[in-house]
Amino acid sequence: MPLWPAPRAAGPVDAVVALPGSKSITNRALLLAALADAPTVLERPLRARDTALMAAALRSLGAGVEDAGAGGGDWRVVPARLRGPADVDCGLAGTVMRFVPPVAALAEGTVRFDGDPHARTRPMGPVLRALRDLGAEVDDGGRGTLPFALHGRGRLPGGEVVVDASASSQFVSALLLAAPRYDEGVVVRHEGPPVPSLPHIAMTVHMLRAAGADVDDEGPDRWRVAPGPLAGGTVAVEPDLSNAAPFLAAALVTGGRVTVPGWPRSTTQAGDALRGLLLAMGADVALTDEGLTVTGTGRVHGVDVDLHDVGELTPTVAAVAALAEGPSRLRGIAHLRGHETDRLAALAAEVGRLGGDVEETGDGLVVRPRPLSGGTWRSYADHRMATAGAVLGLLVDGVEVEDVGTTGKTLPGFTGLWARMLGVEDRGAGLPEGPG
Ligand SMILES: O=C(O)C1=C[C@@H](OP(=O)(O)O)[C@@H](O)[C@H](O)C1
Ligand SMILES: C=C(OP(=O)(O)O)C(=O)O
Repeated sequence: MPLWPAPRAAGPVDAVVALPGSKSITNRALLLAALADAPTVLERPLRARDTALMAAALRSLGAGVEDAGAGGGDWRVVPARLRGPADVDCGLAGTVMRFVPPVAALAEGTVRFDGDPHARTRPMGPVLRALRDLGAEVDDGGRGTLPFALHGRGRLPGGEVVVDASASSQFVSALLLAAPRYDEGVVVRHEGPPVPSLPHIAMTVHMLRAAGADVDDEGPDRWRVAPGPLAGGTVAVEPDLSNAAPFLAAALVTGGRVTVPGWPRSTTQAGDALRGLLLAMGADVALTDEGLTVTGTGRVHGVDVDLHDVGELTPTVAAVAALAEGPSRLRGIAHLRGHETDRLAALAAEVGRLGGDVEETGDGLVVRPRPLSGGTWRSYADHRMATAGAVLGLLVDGVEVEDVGTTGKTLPGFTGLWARMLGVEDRGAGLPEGPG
């Protein structure tokens, strides 16, 4: 497995870092566009492994997804009658493995799903059970995980369904996104411990409404989507705010300054919580017409925070916490055990390997900063583990990140962006990008 020598910061960073589009918005927009009545143009979509997999999945079901725009970076989606047989590669993308089956249930014919080895361990059962309850024929050998197949009949009755979404908000989003096309729409009720990542469900509701769907999200743990058409048009994709995390963290831990242009004033992206988190950890934070500017103050505070709503920020927050002046407690993130890897175990193991002290708790991590030294930082095919290693490497000599190309899941060209921020040569340029 190739190693990437994470560059040390020679001093405070001072950079403007333009980031590509949001994974979560791009994959929702692609899917809604494929179910619409007319073509849609996605402006500045994320072009990365997760979104390429979503595009390929929708193409395999009959939709057109073509390059568009002046530089060819936009996407034009042309809806079509959905049909199998098809094979969908989910890679390691939660948004593909959870969001596409409810679309495949509308296709005529058999659609088979599989993914990377670790994808077969990610929780999936509640979506498959719910689809059965809504009238779909699902063949998963009783496993409740990938691989599985759906045998579609070209339509789905829909109706009311109860789901335990405590393992992933994506279970709810999945059932809502295709629901306007079900005969009766859908009512989803959650029963179980609290649903994580609620901003992502708000994003689903917001994007459904923007496409013309009638959505009721008034009740706690209850969502209703009425049957009806979805409109085409143009969707402008915001920059990926969660992927801003390691860059903004670099400003904090080096006492420097990083601006991310195009930061929306109002958004449903979970990454917007970085403003409050980095402020609590010692940064100055300013949202202006130029974008979001984070400035380090020379102090890095430990924090006691509940990251239940914004779990995908955890690897960066844990890396900053390991470099802080005092201990941190990160709570509400038991569900991270079902992410790209068991992120709680991975962070404890990898910070520990560098000499740090990260303890797993029932629902999170306790980080006690200690002097760190260089070593190999394993990524576990997790893009956010790889970028967390890069943050530590800013202040710790000799951190070598294994399989940095795994950042291509949501952020192709990561090492180039990182090197440019630091004003150093890109030593990741020749390394493979994609599944490790
Ligand atoms: O719907 C989405 O786009 C996402 C929902 C969240 O998943 P979980 O609810 O499984 O944490 C988030 O962590 C993931 O990165 C993207
Ligand atoms: C949890 C994540 O991804 P996925 O969409 O694969 O669930 C993530 O990007 O942090």
